[in-house]
Amino acid sequence: MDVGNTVSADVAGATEEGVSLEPVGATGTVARSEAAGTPERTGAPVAAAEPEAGDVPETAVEEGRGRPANPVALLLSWSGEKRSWYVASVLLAVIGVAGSIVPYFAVGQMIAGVLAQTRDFAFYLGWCGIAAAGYLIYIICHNASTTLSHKATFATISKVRRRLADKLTRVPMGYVLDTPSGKLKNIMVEKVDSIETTLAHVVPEMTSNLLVPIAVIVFMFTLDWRMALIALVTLPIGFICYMGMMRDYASWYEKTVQAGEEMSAASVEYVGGIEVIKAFGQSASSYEKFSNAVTRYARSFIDWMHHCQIFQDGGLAIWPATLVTVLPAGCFFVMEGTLDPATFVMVAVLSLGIFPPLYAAMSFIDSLAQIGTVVEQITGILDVPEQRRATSPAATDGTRIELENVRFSYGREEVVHGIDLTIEPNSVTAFVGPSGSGKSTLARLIAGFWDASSGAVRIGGVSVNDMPPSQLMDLVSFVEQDNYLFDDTVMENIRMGKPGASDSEVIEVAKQSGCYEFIESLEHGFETVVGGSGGHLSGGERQRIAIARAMLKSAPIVILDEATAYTDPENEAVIEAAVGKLVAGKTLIVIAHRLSTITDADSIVVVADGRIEAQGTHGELLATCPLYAHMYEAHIDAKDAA
Ligand SMILES: Nc1ncnc2c1ncn2[C@@H]1O[C@H](COP(=O)(O)OP(=O)(O)OP(=O)(O)O)[C@@H](O)[C@H]1O
Repeated sequence: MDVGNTVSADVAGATEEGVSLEPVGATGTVARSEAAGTPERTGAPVAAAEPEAGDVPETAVEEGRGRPANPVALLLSWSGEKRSWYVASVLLAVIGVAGSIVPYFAVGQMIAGVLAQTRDFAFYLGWCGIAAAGYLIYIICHNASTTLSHKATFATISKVRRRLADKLTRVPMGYVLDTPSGKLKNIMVEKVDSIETTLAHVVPEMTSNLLVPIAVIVFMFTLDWRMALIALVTLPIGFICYMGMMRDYASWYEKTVQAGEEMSAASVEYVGGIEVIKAFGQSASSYEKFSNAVTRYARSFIDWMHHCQIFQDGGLAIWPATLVTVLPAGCFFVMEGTLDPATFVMVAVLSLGIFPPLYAAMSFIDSLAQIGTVVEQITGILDVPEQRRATSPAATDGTRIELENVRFSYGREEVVHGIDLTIEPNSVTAFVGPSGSGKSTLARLIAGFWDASSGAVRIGGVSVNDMPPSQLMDLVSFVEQDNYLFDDTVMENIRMGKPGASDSEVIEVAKQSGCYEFIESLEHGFETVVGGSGGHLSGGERQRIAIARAMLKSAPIVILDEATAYTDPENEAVIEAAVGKLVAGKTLIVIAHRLSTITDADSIVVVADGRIEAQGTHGELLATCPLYAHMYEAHIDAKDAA
């Protein structure tokens, strides 16, 4: 048992935001809590994605829900048609094992020949040839077996990744947005990768490493049952040591994983807050929370290893010491005349072959524990309830938006309490209200990022659940304060709004959205790669590219999470002009933070504590809604003071 392997595999996954301290693994707790955070499904059937050719049906995943009882079996069920490769790989491994026993047998025969004073050189040469042939069979079969299982494993992990990526398109978009991208990436890339070596080796090698000693033991029994039994004396003693090592395994494991999680969390915090830490002149060692977490993690490891040490040393010393019993007993039987020297030598040689493969097989237990945690995380994502969506487009009647008694909860807490609302086509509607009142949640429900827990959200008379995602996406553009830009060229980032749009179309919307000048001033113009999340651009520039993208998409409904970030007046004016062009002739829903910008809206919806407090024009609300009047006053005062 290699404590180090097991624990490092599991604690590393606690790392959030992609700051990975260890190469693989994660605790299932994280995955479970993520899944728990998603809203309840409302029970209607889910539009299943087209299965990939050769994929196993979804039921295979169903079987694996929760903590998989047998993660390897679950992974193999995901391997689809490649399962036959694994079967072939095991068969080759078994043939290889048979070949690997041959040299032992040949050596035994040759020693017997020496003892019998056989002077025929061809006899020894023949057995040498047989030993070499056995070894050759072993090498060829072993290589073919691992090659096949590696190929099957690469195909399997590619299927797992595609299954995960596919799943993300079917879960509520809010789930993806709310889950730290580092965490999802960590599971899809590093953790899935970490399965590869183990899965590729465990299937053929664990099988063969368990079969070798069994075959050797059976063969020894055919030679002399007494000697076979004597050769096995160290086995149970070794097992007792192993059991001692496994005593309290769960609590040691849990303790160490927890310490690892704490260290990972402290590391993430340390990296995230590095600016503040530097500003206050602290270093890694002086940042107490981090250094304590690191020390606790190391301590938990060392304590566990101390606990295991004596048992591990005992097991390692006793288990392979088969000759301690075989030699004296064999000598005794030979002197007694009940055992011929050749059999004695053969059993002695064979007994040396029992332990190494068994030990190798045991070492896979660590790797299996690691696979278990990774598979649990994968199923944690695959378990996330999917959105109910139709598969074929529905016929809509215009673009009127209707919310009927809409309720919504994040997890257990209801944050939208039975909202009724109608938004007319080509109107401008503003959602206003205190922070946390539910404005963004309402907007996201309309955009279909989340599904309402109950009630209905309809566009053009059709529930968003009865439209395929592509139809809903064609109807709604969601422009947020910080829209994601891909690590691609400006041209491609804008084109994402309408795949297939020509370069000139892209350039035209860039002009309309006020991006053209700054894009042209970039080093490679429209071919400039904007960097991960658009990091090479300013907030205002990213916002304008996002507006250009939405303009190109030209959806009839635009939801705008009004930016408060771009405060410099020049940028603000450009963006406001761009937004004006974006929404011309469209339905605009704006989540308004600066009330002075929405006084001309056709309808202002005041949201408070997940309910609609009031609705009307600016003038009406000033007169009838104290909350609105108060918010407006406060905004104007703050503006004047600025
Ligand atoms: N992903 C989430 N998980 C759990 N709770 C959430 C989540 N997003 C929002 N909430 C909670 O739901 C409530 C409504 O949040 P929402 O973001 O819709 O409010 P808001 O009016 O848009 O706020 P703000 O003006 O500050 O953006 C708040 O209590 C918030 O804490």
